Amino acid sequence: MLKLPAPAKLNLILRILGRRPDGYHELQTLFQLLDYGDSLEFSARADGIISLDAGNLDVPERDNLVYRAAQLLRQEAQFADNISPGAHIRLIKKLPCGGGIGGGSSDAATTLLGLNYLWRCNLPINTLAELGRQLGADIPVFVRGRTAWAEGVGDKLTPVATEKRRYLVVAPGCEVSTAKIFRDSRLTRDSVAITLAALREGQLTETPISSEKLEAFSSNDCQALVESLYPEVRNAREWLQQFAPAHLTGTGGCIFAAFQSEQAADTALAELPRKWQGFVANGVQISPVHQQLAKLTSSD
Ligand SMILES: C[C@@](CO)(OP(=O)(O)O)[C@H](O)COP(=O)(O)OP(=O)(O)OC[C@H]1O[C@@H](n2ccc(N)nc2=O)[C@H](O)[C@@H]1O
Ligand SMILES: Nc1ncnc2c1ncn2[C@@H]1O[C@H](COP(=O)(O)OP(=O)(O)O)[C@@H](O)[C@H]1O
Repeated sequence: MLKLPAPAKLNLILRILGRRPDGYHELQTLFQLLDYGDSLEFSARADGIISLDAGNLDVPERDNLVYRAAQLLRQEAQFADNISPGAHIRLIKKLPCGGGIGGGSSDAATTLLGLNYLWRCNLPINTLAELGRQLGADIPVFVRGRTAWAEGVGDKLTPVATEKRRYLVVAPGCEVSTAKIFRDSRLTRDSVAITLAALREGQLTETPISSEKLEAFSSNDCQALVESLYPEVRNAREWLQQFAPAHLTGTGGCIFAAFQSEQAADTALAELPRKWQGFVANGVQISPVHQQLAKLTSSD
């Protein structure tokens, strides 16, 4: 059995620049990967069937991004004669759904990476990222597994280093539909593009973007709309704001704040009102799933 993590992400910055003729939005975002998330267990099935145990997750099997990713990989990959491309997959869900922390997308990416390994497909990362893109705009960043600056519809990725910080993420219990936010006529879609060079302040590309710079540029064009639709998201932001500047991630509904020390984040989490869920996590440059697969591959 192969057990792999499916980490969450935060959008430290989310700027919407415009809408394309196909309805998708041009955006700029900084995807920060975290060391906290769901996990998946993959066991080979000799009968060639793909089965999924998603616990209490209230999503029909055929709509689950894990199942869809597995089916897509099986359809697109080539297999050696001794490989039967079947698997039983167990999804252990920790991340709230519709939180803007990319749970479903990360589950799908881990499925592509995990089954590519289990079934010995040997598809390159570029191909897996392209398969992921067919399932959702957020999936390629998890397949590539690097904290990254993203443009286009979120798929043109440039890996970036960010200063090490600990994040407190609050889930105020609102499942927000990404499609619904992007359909809303009140959404701000006219942000001016910024450059990665401005974020980097002329520093070398390996130099982590400083906390000050991240904070100075952190804004989310969905925040005002999401807070007006979901007052509990505003309440959560105002609560978190007493400790550190707090922002919406993605199209919501989770709110996050960055802390310089583990202890400061843990202290704030201890005071979280019981009606909300929350977790603390470290920002990482490389996805935990890639770290784990690298270990497995080197010991093969
Ligand atoms: C905007 C982000 C920022 O991270 O929001 P979150 O989903 O994380 O909250 C993501 O890129 C979302 O990615 P993902 O959730 O994979 O989106 P998809 O499944 O591809 O699309 C869901 C819906 O969002 C809209 N959509 C998505 C991405 C984009 N750049 N423009 C859009 O207009 C489309 O209307 C689409 O029908
Ligand atoms: N494995 C999965 N985990 C969570 N949600 C999933 C999954 N597969 C499909 N979905 C669907 O995708 C929607 C958004 O998922 P999620 O990734 O949690 O949100 P977000 O895109 O806001 O980060 C869910 O509401 C659910 O209907």
